[in-house]
Amino acid sequence: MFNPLRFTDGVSKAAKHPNALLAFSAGPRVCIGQNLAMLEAKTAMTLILQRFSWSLSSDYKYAPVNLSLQPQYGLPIVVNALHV
Ligand code: HEM
Repeated sequence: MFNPLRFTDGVSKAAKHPNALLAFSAGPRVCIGQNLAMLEAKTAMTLILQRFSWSLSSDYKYAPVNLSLQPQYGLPIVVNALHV
């Protein structure tokens, strides 16, 4: 089962071996289609996400931390299908 929370501490900590989720490999045999595949994935995600409305949940607590202002208690959002 896909568990997105496994990536909470970064991709290198998401599996037992730090390189287990190196989807396109690395080094001299790295996938030459990586940029194309990532572009295609972003295009597909854009088409899917456009079919939903997104708003901040009332559970959200404003508490930015770290240099990148990461939300300390997450970013709960309310997602609704637009039926387009
Ligand atoms: C989600 C999509 C993709 C994934 C996860 C993926 C993953 C990989 C991985 C892991 C390798 C290394 C294999 C090895 O160690 O020998 C590889 C190699 C390669 N991939 Fe992909 N790939 C993807 C899409 C593509 C696309 C779209 C193309 C071309 C348009 C492509 C072309 C190649 C080629 C030609 C190699 C051989 C590179 C070499 O050995 O010099 N891949 N891919």
